[in-house]
Amino acid sequence: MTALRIDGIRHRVLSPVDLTLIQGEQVFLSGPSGSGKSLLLRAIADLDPNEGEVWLGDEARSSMPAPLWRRRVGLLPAESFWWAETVGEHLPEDARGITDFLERLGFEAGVLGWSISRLSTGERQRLALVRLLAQRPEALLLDEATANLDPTNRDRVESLIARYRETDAASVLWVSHDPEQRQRLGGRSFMIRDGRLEPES
Ligand SMILES: Nc1ncnc2c1ncn2[C@@H]1O[C@H](COP(=O)(O)OP(=O)(O)OP(=O)(O)O)[C@@H](O)[C@H]1O
Repeated sequence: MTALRIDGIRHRVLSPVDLTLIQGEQVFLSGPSGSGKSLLLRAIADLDPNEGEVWLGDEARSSMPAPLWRRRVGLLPAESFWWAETVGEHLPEDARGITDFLERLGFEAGVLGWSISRLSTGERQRLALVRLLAQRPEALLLDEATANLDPTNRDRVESLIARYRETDAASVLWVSHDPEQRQRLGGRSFMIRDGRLEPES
């Protein structure tokens, strides 16, 4: 049972944040620009020094090496980072489900040979999601995952995440500025205001 429990996370502009997502639950996070949404995701993923604890089921973040934690609690940043020449070099060769993820996001297998430099912003965003899911994280932290996408590709991403929640029972924390998206997908919503997490009705 891998619920994601955020226990008193404090980081720069954030007052201690407590939030529990049950297994397979999705929760939405909004708030004004600069309110600390991305910082909170980075803190949960343990990418910056921060105070507090995060739990995956009964395993504490502090009990495991950071790279393992980051594989199990996967962050999709608003801007993805690519270091090698081609798409395929960023994906594990034998990972389960990659072809399916690519197809569901509108790509053909030939995309693996594409040079990173030719990718559009939206293609990068979708391929970054494939790369993340290839690691089969148990929880997902999505920072504006559909911000640069047209409606067709936005729907593809939303459907893929819905399916991943079902198949892998992953908890998902979405940062989204789009109230329609929150309404469309359903789930609890919170806002960060003055560094505090407040429930949204
Ligand atoms: N490394 C850093 N050093 C100092 N301040 C930082 C650092 N990173 C972020 N901040 C500040 O923390 C605040 C919150 O940043 P964050 O990126 O979390 O905002 P956000 O809510 O995600 O905003 P947006 O909706 O514009 O993406 C901002 O004022 C930002 O300038």
